[in-house]
Amino acid sequence: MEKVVVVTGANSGIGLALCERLLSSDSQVRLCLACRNMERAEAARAALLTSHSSARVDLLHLDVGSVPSVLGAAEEVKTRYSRIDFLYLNAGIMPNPTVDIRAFFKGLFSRNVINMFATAEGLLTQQDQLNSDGLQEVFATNLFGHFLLIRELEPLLCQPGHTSRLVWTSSSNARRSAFSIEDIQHRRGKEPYSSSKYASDMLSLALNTHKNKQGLFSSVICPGLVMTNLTYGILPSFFWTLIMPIMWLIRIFTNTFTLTPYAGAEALHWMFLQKPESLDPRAKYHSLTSGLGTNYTEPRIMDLDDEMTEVFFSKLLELERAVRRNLSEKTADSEHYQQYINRT
Ligand SMILES: NC(=O)C1=CN([C@@H]2O[C@H](COP(=O)(O)OP(=O)(O)OC[C@H]3O[C@@H](n4cnc5c(N)ncnc54)[C@H](OP(=O)(O)O)[C@@H]3O)[C@@H](O)[C@H]2O)C=CC1
Ligand SMILES: CC(C)CCC[C@@H](C)[C@H]1CC[C@H]2C3=C(CC[C@]12C)[C@@]1(C)CCC(=O)C[C@@H]1CC3
Repeated sequence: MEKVVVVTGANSGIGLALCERLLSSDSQVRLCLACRNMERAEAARAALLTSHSSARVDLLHLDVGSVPSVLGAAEEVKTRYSRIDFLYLNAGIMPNPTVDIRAFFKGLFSRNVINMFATAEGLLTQQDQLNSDGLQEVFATNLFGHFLLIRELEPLLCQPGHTSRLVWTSSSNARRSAFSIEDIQHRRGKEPYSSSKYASDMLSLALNTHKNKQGLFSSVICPGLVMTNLTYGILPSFFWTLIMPIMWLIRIFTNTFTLTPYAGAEALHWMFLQKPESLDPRAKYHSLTSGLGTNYTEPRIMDLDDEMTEVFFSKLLELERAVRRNLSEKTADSEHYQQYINRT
């Protein structure tokens, strides 16, 4: 039977590598590339069809960082498909990253060095801004837009007698101490990326608590450190190329340097092959690569607090209501404005 698989941020990096892997392993897959840049989406589709000429690959315009775009895309999905088997919540941004060089050299000669390379703890900050919906951009893109998409697609994800799956591309950079329940959008801090990824870990757990009975199962994965547009935004690509021998060397000490999008997509692909009942909702599934270059997936228990997770979930539902209210007021305002224009 055909399996409908929707992937956000599918036009490059880990998302595109996942699509390639899915088409290689299952001929029944019907892919939907949900992307904000349609030119790049067309190019990704063409590349996929070059190696899989008979594959079904659809395109969907989705800017996950914009509420009207998410609502529009969800409407379109509802007209195209009668159910969704897998929804990969993969699109993500890390705007204006800065590496703390002093912290890097300090960490290099500390006992924490392996953890520093694996999680970037204490190394990275970002500069965030408000988007057109009045939300913090990183929170809106990495988390809230995806949450709204899930809420809108519930009729297709919670079908009686059918199991659907959500898979979040989280990160080893997700850290509880970067997240504040009083400031869920991370308006005041300097680690919006880490905060948004921790938020996705919590949301996945909450969705399992609330939706498993309706046949919807959620999981989180970590792709490791992968060379993509996101990492080329941290340090220029020529620098990464220059230090590649060192990166291969570091691989001997940490299996989290997966480096290629193909290896980074290991856990995302592995998820596709698993029965949801066999998965631990409190675990993050890591793509790992051994020193000899073997790719594999390993679960690690996340640092999650049940009470805070529930409070966070209700705050998201509250924010969803506020955002919808704001949007309908704006629509009403522009209708009044239009009527006024028509009268004059
Ligand atoms: N690379 C790494 O080391 C790691 C990456 N990750 C996560 O992996 C995921 C994929 O990133 P990666 O492949 O590395 O980086 P890329 O930049 O290659 O991919 C990110 C994808 O997300 C899309 N995207 C960004 N913003 C939006 C938006 N508003 N609406 C729709 N799509 C959007 C991009 O599209 P566009 O072309 O339009 O920009 C692109 O397709 C992200 O969630 C990232 O946080 C996690 C851990 C490590
Ligand atoms: C000599 C080099 C190996 C120096 C590289 C230092 C840092 C730039 C990197 C060390 C750990 C990396 C890391 C990420 C970005 C680059 C590092 C900070 C991520 C934050 C990228 C995005 C993620 O989601 C997790 C990664 C963790 C590790």
